[in-house]
Formats: sequence, structure tokens, C-alpha cells
Amino acid sequence: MKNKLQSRQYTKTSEHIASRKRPVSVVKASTPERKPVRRMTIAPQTIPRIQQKPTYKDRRLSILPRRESVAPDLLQQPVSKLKTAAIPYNELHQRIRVCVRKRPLNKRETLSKEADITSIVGSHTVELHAESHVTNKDVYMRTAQPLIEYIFAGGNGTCFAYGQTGSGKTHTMLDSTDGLYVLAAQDIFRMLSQPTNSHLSANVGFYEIYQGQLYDLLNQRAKLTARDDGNNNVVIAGLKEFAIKDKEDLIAVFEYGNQGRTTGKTGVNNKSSRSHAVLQIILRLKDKPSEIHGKLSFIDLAGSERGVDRGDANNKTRLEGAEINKSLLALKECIRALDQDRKHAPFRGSKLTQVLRDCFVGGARTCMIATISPNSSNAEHTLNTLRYADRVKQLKGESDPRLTGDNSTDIKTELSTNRNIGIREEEETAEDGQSVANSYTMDEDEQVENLLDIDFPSEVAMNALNTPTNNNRFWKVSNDDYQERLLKPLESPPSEIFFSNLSDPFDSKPLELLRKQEEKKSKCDLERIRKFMKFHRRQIKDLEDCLKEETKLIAKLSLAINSTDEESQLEDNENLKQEYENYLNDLNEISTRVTIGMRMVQDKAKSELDQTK
Ligand SMILES: Nc1ncnc2c1ncn2[C@@H]1O[C@H](COP(=O)(O)OP(=O)(O)OP(=O)(O)O)[C@@H](O)[C@H]1O
Repeated sequence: MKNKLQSRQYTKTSEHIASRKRPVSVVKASTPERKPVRRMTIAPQTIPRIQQKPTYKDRRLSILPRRESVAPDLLQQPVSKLKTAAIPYNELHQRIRVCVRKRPLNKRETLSKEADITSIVGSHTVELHAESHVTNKDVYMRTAQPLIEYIFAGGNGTCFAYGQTGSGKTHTMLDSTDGLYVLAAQDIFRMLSQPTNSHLSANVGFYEIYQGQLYDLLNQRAKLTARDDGNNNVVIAGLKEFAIKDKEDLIAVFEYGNQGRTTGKTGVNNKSSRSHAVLQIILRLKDKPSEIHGKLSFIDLAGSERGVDRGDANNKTRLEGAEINKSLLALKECIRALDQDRKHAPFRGSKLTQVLRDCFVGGARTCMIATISPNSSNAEHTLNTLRYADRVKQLKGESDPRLTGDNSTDIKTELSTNRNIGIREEEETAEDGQSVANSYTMDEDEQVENLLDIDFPSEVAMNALNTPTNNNRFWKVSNDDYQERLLKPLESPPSEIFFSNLSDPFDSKPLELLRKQEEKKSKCDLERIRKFMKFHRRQIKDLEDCLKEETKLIAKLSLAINSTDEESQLEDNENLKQEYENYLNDLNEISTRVTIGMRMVQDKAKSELDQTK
């Protein structure tokens, strides 16, 4: 492979490849002794009920063919044939597709006799609910493959995996044997070999977002900047691309870049991604290589995690975890804004959302793969992921006939009309923001709390996995019949049952537990007040930090202005322009943080007020 690389366009980087025997920045976490993990156990008597309970079957849920029923040679066919053979045509016209994928129980979970409790989770708004026997190839057929034709028609496609740590995101997206990117490459090169596409060539770029900074994984981790090209497209300035001629080239380049990816060991995953990775396959016009014809991005998000998932993690891992959660919160905030049809979505809230912006707005096609773990101790994570998936699926735009299954619309025409459509990305103002998102100085517990607890109200929450909670935000029911069918059987034991290891679950004495719960309530009130005060203090501190940062920004810009020669050379002007642009970008980010923080206080205060009434 190396020879092949050297003989082709990789000669420039062959030294890098040769010199990089070890990953450049692999986080070498110590192998900590695992602390006992608080497990959520589900009382055995609830499990048969869960399994018997029929899944809520949604009309829109299309069940993936089982592995054995997928024609083995399906992938050998041209995509256009597949369009009619395996995938309904209108799927190409869906703006956002959502798939939920469950991984099998792992060895540790099997050994500790954890049950697979997710077989009943039917997320009724997603296109695909992939059980654990489903292969990457199967998932590919229903998610990324419909995007291939779209990028050849000149569009942008994005496929991203979201889920808790250890739930199978990397396995799905970036496995070097049958990750979605490998399967996509097969189809892309098959399409490229057709005479109609002889004017196109394929390139690859690969970068990661680590601790709020972009790093080029194919260029010695050079720092990168995300910019807007003025047409609502995100451009990663300085990203190094490599021309690729076949699938093997792509795998080689990927593996080279992947050595530089930041990974680390957590309590849940021995090789946990500590960064968000973005692999892009870019189609360019051969006679005008500066122009992008179409682009397909595979995004392997770092997993959401709680303190307990990190095991006995060192400080660095904890900080990484906090940053990961923060960026995922910012993503959630954008999805929320889009869903509420707000004029501005806070895409500048984090680097991740800046980069992901063009897969949610404009004419892009996006597919989200929500990965979930099957075991009971991850049930809350699982629910959270499902709520996320559900909310993404319900994004506005689906009702737009151009984005649903209007077969009469030619993809190319649609693309040209869609190109300039898009929600303008700007920082949100206090008036239109309705945020619960991030705060840059939240401690990690608070961040996790926000990520997991303040959530989208969703019907998905009404499945059997829902842990009973005092907070009834998730239990909004519009339809009596629905409540009758789904909620009633879930009138369940008190939440302690789900959180404590009962020696004999059949002797759980629910009445006694209820009494204890009542006793605890008065104590909780005081705790709650203290918790809120702590949260508020942190918000104030964050606000102060933001103001300090703004003052520094102005000082820096003044310095640049003062040191610019009045009869300036062209170069000086260029520098000043760049300085001013940086200043405005930074200011935007800080303002978003301030707005989000203030909104967060407002939301939380409101909810406290409701609870104290
Ligand atoms: N569908 C699957 N079938 C078989 N094994 C799987 C599947 N999904 C995940 N695994 C295995 O589970 C482990 C964790 O998966 P992976 O690293 O992909 O998780 P992740 O979601 O990317 O985690 P993190 O966010 O911590 O990076 C790996 O050993 C992987 O091989």
C-alpha cells in the first residue's frame, strides 16, 4: 500500500507517513482501576412486561430487510438501479433521514448478565430501526447510499453518527473494513467510472474537532478555520485534500489520518473518540479543480458521556468529556432553534455546529445515525439519544414538498433552487433565543445534567424504557387513546427501583419506598435551592469571563490598528482585515455564549418557579 501511495500523488507526504510510526496525539490514558459503577437495574418483573408489550408501530417506520434477505449483489449494482430496486425513490428527496442503530451486548455486559432491554424501543419517527444483527452494509443501504446520487447531481450530503460513548458510532462510520465511508467509496468510484461522470474527480479531506479547535489529520494536525463562502456553504480554509483513484486509496489515506486522531480510554470504551472526526469525499470538476461539484461528509461525533462513563478518568479525560458534552449541547440548541422555526439558529455556539451548519440548512441532504447501547444501565442515555433523533426527524422542512417525496422534481433543478435557500446563520438575540444550552464555565456535572435532563419533550419518551421521574416534561400527551395504550401499562414502580441494586426485587416493598420518597422530599427542596444558587453563581462567573474576553478582544484590535502604518502597504491592510475578521468572529462566539447563558438562567428559573408553585 505504501508503495502505491508513493507512486501516486502522495509522494509529498510519504515522509510523514514513514515517520509516523506511532499515533501523533493519541491520549495515553493510564489504565485506571474501575470504580464501582452505579447501575440501573430493572426489576425482573418489569422485563417480561416490556418484552411482551407491542412496539408502537408508526406508519412511517420502514423496517430494514433482515440481513439474510438483502440481496448480496445489491451493492454491485449501479446506484440508479438500486434506486428502483431497493430504495424508494422519494428517499432521495428526504432532507433529513434518521436511523437508530443498536449494537449487540458486549462481552462485559453479557458476563454481568445485563439484559438487552431495547428490543421494544421503536422510535416511530425514524426511517430505520436497526437491530443488533444488522450489518454496516445494511445500514449503509438505507442511510448513506441514497446520498451518493445526490452528490453526483451537485449536492452536499452529510452522514453523522450520534450516540453515547461506546454505542458504535466509529464502528458504523469509520470502520476500515466496512465502515459507511468504505461502502460509499465503492459506489462513488463505480459512478466515477461511468462516461457521464468522466469530468469529475474525487478528493478526500479528513479533520477533527478537538477542544473547540479544528485540526487537519492529513497535514500534521495543522490548525484550520471554518469559513462561510458567502453562499451559505461552510468552507474549511486550509484543509489539505488528496486525490483518490479507488477505494484502496481512500482507505490508505484514512488510516494515515486516523493515526493522528485523538482517542483515549474511558470506563466504557477502551478506544473512545475524544474528538469529532469529519471525513469528506469531495467531487471536483477536472477542468476547474477549484470548484466543488459535490461533497459527502462522514462525521463520527464523540460520544456524550457522564462522569460515571469515564471511569476513574484523569483530568484531561474529564476536561475532554466536558468539552464534548458542551459541543453536543450546542448542537442540540441549534436543532431546537430550527425545530421551533426560529429565524436564527446559534450555529456559532461551537466549532462543531459551525461545521455542521450546512448539513441542516440550505439544500443539503443529511442522514443521522443514532447509535444506542442495548443494556439496562445505559437506558437513560438511550432515551436521550432517541429524543435527540426524534427531534431531528421532526425538523421543519419535511413538510416542504421539495424536501419530501415529490418525484416530479428533478434533483438537479431542485438543487439549483435550493442552493441559496437557507436559514441565515447568525448569533441569536435575546428576543428570539429560547435556549437551554451551554455555559463555558459549567462544571462537568452541571453540563451532564443539562445534556441529559433538560431535554426535548417527545413522544418517544413514552416507551417502556422511560424511567419514572418527578419531572413530567416528557409526558406530554395529546391523544387520550395513546395515553391509554402506552402510558397506563407503564405506571411503574418508584424510580428507586431502577436505581438501586435490590437483593430481592420481588420483595421491593414499593409502599415503603414511596414513604421514604416523601420523607426525602423536604430535604430535596433545600438541596434544590442550593443547586440552583450554585448554577446561578456559575452563570454570573461565566458572564464576567465573557466581558473580560470582550475587553481583551477590543484591546487586541486597537493594538493592531495602532501598529498599522497610515500610508499602509497592501500587506498591512490585509493583516488588519484579517485581524478585524477574527475579532468579529470571536465576538460572535462570545455573544452567543452570553445569550445562551442568560436564556439558560431564565429557563431554569422558570422551571424552578413552576415546581415551587
Ligand atoms: N453493531 C456492532 N456490532 C458489533 N460490534 C460493535 C457494534 N457497534 C459497536 N461495536 C463494538 O463496540 C465497541 C465500541 O464501539 P465504538 O468505538 O464504535 O463506539 P463509539 O460510539 O464510537 O464510542 P466513543 O464515543 O467512545 O468513541 C467497539 O469494540 C466496537 O467494535
